[in-house]
Amino acid sequence: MSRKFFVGGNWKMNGDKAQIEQIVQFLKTGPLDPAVEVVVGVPAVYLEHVKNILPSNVKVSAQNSYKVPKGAFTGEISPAQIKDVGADWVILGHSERRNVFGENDVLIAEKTIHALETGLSVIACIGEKLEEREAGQTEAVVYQQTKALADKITDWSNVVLAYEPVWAIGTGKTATPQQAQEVHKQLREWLKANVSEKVAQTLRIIYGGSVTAANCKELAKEPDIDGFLVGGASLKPEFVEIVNARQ
Ligand SMILES: O=C(COP(=O)(O)O)NO
Repeated sequence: MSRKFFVGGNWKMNGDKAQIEQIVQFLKTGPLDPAVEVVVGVPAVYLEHVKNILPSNVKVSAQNSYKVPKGAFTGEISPAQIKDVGADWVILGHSERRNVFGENDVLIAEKTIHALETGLSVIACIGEKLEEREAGQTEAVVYQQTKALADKITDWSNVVLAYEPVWAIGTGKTATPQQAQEVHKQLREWLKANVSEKVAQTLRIIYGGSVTAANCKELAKEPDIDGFLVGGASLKPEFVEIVNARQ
């Protein structure tokens, strides 16, 4: 089964208009592999600005959204508002939303289904903490996180699942290709058993956690790694090399 390679950038709470100009410039220069789907997650305040200056082969994503269309939720943004400014993607359930801002599996699933029902595509993030891996709980944790999503999602065609082990995010301790492949394969087997063969075979499962130009090619060779969600390196010109990892 061939799945279109997907590389997301997650700028997190980084960037100002001057730095955004520099990033957009290296994205324009590329050259970016036309066979790769490229989406960059930008701070909400810059969504429309970045949407208007990105090259057409790069899409813009929000980094979070709430579970209802509008209302008295100070500081939140809704999928409807994200679409209103021309963005089509949102990252949900990132480990920083879970571990810094206390979002749980149920809330993330509610946010995800509302974003999908509003017509957004979703990069849905899962991943275990170091202590969970060291306790042999990796499978149990990522299955539980995925089940919470599967309990709500009926149409997976606009979902990309991002496996991002928390211990690899921002640490420079990238999962080895074997470690990442093992979890991606297990996730695909879980989806086959609990959702469908079709979803298991068609869903893009991407890896995130200290991906760089130096390690992306080896990771990209793994059969169940369909791309990346890149943090720090997405702010740098090496992001182009990561997009082109399979070339
Ligand atoms: O959080 C991440 C990964 O961040 P780093 O690439 O900086 O580890 N992706 O969403």
